[in-house]
Amino acid sequence: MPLVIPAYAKINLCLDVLGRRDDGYHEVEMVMQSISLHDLLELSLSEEQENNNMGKIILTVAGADLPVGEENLVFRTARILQEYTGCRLGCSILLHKKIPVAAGLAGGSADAAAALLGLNKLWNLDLTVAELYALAAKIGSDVPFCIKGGTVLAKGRGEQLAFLEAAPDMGIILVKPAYGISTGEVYSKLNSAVYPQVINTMQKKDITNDTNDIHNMLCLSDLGPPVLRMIKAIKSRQLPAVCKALYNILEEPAMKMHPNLLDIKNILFEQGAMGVLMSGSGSTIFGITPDLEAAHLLSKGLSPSLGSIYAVKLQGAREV
Ligand SMILES: C[C@@](CO)(OP(=O)(O)O)[C@H](O)COP(=O)(O)OP(=O)(O)OC[C@H]1O[C@@H](n2ccc(N)nc2=O)[C@H](O)[C@@H]1O
Ligand SMILES: Nc1ncnc2c1ncn2[C@@H]1O[C@H](COP(=O)(O)OP(=O)(O)O)[C@@H](O)[C@H]1O
Repeated sequence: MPLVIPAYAKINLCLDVLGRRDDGYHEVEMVMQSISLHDLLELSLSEEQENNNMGKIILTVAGADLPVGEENLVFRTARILQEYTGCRLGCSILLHKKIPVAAGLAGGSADAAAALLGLNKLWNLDLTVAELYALAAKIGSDVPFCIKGGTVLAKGRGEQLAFLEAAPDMGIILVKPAYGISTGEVYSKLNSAVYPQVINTMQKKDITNDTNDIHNMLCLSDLGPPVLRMIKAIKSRQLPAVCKALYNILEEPAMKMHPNLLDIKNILFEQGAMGVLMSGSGSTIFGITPDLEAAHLLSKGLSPSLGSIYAVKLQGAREV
């Protein structure tokens, strides 16, 4: 029997950029939220070997046209785990893709996190949660969040996490236009005049994801107004307050690249969404409804010409 691990997509309820960093990334403050839309990874042991006696990594993808070698984050994760642990076992992974690609929903990152969790079990690696987080951060900025998911404050380049209380229940409607957007391109189009100072990452305290640091980050740090507003709104458990606090600084550059994103936003508002925002670097626009049923209802009023449409609910954090 293969080991089956779900890989949940995310939306960003709030995404603020504080500055440019000297390592090519941007310093961010985000409130991230897992949603029920997910890929599935089916993992089994493989006896096959490479020429160098390393176990072969065999990846098959169903549901999307994605590479199955080093360019796929799942393959790369398996290779990184072999290198880090010296494990010589191989694996066969079947990735069922449901999360649209280059959509701002962290599909690749979710798959990488699921591969980390799955291979840790399949290969009996006994890696600690701290080791999993450190490896996740090497693979991509959003991968650490995808390990547990839930409702999370993320800082740094996205890898420093503080777990928040669950967001109030809501339905989510996702509209993913036919085109995807490159994350790097949207960040590069942010107006650099707004961020004249480059942040020296060597001087930054290296915050790990252990509970004490997470506590410190929430209590002590001076969070910017957009994430503070969202955290307060979540605490109030009032959905209208959450909708009012939705914020994504990447919307403007993404909408300059693709003006029809604004049309989608307006259509979702017209159809009765309580709040609407672009997720991450796009291209998905999400709308908030009181519950899943209302999201399904709203989806019926949307033209399929807008793109792929999904009605989903929130997903809580998983036990790791
Ligand atoms: C925008 C966000 C919001 O959650 O998500 P997506 O829209 O991609 O899902 C993230 O910041 C994306 O995280 P992720 O997709 O893991 O990015 P990475 O692979 O680490 O980086 C891709 C590229 O994006 C840019 N990048 C990424 C993160 C960051 N904090 N600053 C950046 O400038 C860099 O140019 C980097 O080369
Ligand atoms: N397992 C994977 N699933 C999706 N995309 C992947 C995967 N592995 C590598 N990629 C590449 O990662 C890029 C970003 O994809 P994705 O993670 O879906 O988007 P986003 O960063 O917008 O959330 C795509 O160009 C895609 O080719």
